Amino acid sequence: MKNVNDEERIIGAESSEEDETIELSLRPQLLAQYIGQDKVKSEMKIYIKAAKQRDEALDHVLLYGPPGLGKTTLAFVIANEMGVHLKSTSGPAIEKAGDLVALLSELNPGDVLFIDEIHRLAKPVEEVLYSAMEDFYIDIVVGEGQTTHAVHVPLPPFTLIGATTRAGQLSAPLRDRFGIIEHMQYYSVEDLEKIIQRSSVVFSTKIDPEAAIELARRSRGTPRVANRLLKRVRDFAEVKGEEAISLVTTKHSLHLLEVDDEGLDQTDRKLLRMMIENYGGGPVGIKTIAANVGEDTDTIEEVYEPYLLQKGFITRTPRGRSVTQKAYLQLGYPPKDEK
Ligand SMILES: Nc1ncnc2c1ncn2[C@@H]1O[C@H](COP(=O)(O)OP(=O)(O)OP(=O)(O)O)[C@@H](O)[C@H]1O
Ligand SMILES: [Mg+2]
Repeated sequence: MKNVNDEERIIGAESSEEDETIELSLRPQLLAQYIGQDKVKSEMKIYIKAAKQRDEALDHVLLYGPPGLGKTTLAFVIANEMGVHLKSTSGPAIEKAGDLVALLSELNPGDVLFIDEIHRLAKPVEEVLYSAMEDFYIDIVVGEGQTTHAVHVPLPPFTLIGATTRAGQLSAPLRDRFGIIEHMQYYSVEDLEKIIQRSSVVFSTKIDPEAAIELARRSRGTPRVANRLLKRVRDFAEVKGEEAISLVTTKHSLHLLEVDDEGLDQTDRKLLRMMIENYGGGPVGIKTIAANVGEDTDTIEEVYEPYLLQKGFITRTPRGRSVTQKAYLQLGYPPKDEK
């Protein structure tokens, strides 16, 4: 994503290239190995079973929720469980309707087309997708000038899995064509602890259970953050010559990384401080917040705000965002004057 500070931002939920190399081994392959998201999992299990029994393509699936919660991972798991191939692309990568036609014509019956960031599809591409999703055909216009004519191209039945951090930005006609819509939730500490234990096996490192819990608590409910913090903490433990990552080392390294006991990082704190010091705790409009912390509004809305809202550090009001008492105390300010 378009976050310039991403490299330095240890808890940034966006993926980087370094991540991608071990992604494959970190990613669970089957629903049974996919930790947490119990509601999503149990629903998907039924839909997958039913589709397989009918020997049909699975209905189109829309996965939405903040970055790093495992949408891409789940898309691959779904394809695996269906026993079909998955073709992966992203909204901005499909520039023309023709690109979409090329992608769709490569699919075998029942295959999955995964479109990440589906809210960023170009309008003409999106319009072609409607008939493809609904009735498995596309009408394309070929030729130039006098020889222009429409061609009706039938498609194999396929499953579109769309992922987005912004369900609200999808147009209604597109959203309505998804039979299955799943909202990914932040993970519990218990689930993140399991993910951390699993990842430490992938990394061939040992981690003390208390250290795993501490990491889980500070991972913003996000597996990608958990894995990233685990890697950094492992570096500290290895340099110290620890056989297993200890709680002391975990706390020490997270302190150096400036991740606090609620999983807030420098940018979160900067944002809250700015709202407290410059705007008396709010309400402050999203654009003002973004300008003050040097991020774009999308990043604030997709990455920072959902976690701060969920943890009760800010609230949303019609006039903007307000900082809560909890945030004042977390940042060491005297209690807020309740007006
Ligand atoms: N349920 C899970 N169990 C174990 N590991 C998980 C789980 N969900 C996600 N992960 C791990 O978390 C990381 C991020 O997952 P993934 O890339 O699927 O997130 P995403 O929701 O697609 O994020 P984005 O919105 O940024 O594309 C991966 O390393 C993946 O292995
Ligand atoms: Mg993804």
